[in-house]
Amino acid sequence: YYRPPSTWNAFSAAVAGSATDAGSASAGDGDAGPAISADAQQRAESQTQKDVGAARLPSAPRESHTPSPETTPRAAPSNSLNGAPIPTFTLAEHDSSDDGGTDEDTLPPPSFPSLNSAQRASIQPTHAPVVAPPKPSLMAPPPKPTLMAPPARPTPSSLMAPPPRIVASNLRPLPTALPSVRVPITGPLPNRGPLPNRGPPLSNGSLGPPPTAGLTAKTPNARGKVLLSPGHSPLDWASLQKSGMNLSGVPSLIRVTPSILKYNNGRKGKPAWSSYHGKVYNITPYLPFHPGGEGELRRAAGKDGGKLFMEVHPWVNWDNMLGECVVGIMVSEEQARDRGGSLEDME
Ligand code: HEM
Repeated sequence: YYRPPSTWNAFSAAVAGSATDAGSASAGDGDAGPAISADAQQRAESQTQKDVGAARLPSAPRESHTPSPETTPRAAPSNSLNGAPIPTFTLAEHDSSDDGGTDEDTLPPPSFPSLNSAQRASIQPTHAPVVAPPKPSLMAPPPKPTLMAPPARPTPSSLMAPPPRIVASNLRPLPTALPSVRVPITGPLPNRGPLPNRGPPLSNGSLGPPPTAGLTAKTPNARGKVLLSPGHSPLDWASLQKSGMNLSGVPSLIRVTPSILKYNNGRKGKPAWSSYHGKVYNITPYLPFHPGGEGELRRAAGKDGGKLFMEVHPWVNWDNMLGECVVGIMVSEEQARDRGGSLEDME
């Protein structure tokens, strides 16, 4: 049983006194009671010392550190860790009464990061005086835009010289009206074949002579197309054919002999007739509409143009293009003599 220390001595004396009196106390009580009580007293005192020691700071000296075989061995307090001193702190070291500090000032520093770590060293201590960051200096106001000087007025000396006056002596004589309207055709007739400079490369790798060598332009523009005068487009020709005008130049279809065809060659004011596959067409109205140029078409005037036609554009439907220009059919001189003039007479 546990008894308070104040009653312990009286209880022990009573037990000791009765030890000799075997009849007044039981054997159990008389033998065990004093022994247990003495051991319990020692333990109680030891426990009291432990409680007092636990309440002290770890660095406080202890009365005895002798390990007891009955208790868990305690580690001896040390002020160093692997040889490095462990920083200690006490609440009394920091006196916050004079600066009116807050609770934050009185609190110990956090355990992380470690006190002697570089991470903590990089952190500005909370109790360090806070230095206000320098106020950003105001930027200098932008320079006021300076107005550009007005452009200098041109002086008579800086102006370009006026163009020379046009006088009659500077002018070239005007060409005649009719040729100026026509599309100029220079050079030989085109054969629509491969261009000389488009052939296969020569053995030395070059593309051959320049395009102009030995060749003149067949058409006036760079794309090889004939520039038709305004109002002479293919659509304009189609509209003219549908207009109902007599484009053949004859009141009715006639028999055309080779001599007659040859006569109407388009020169000296005569009409330009041309035969294609036995039919004779008056190509005179079509000359300014011909996409290949008037000169090209004139090559077939007064004769059979079928061969030239097929060499250049066999895909063109000439009968449809010149349907309103039909003059008649080709007949031999003999046939014309035998059968008379008009086709109606032949039937
Ligand atoms: C009355 C008969 C003829 C008609 C209706 C006719 C009609 C045409 C047409 C529609 C074109 C444009 C073809 C295209 O762009 O694809 C053309 C182009 C041309 N024609 Fe004729 N043609 C005739 C006779 C001839 C003759 C007899 C020659 C030559 C002797 C000739 C030489 C050309 C040439 C060089 C072109 C230019 C081709 C080009 O621009 O690439 N045409 N012709």
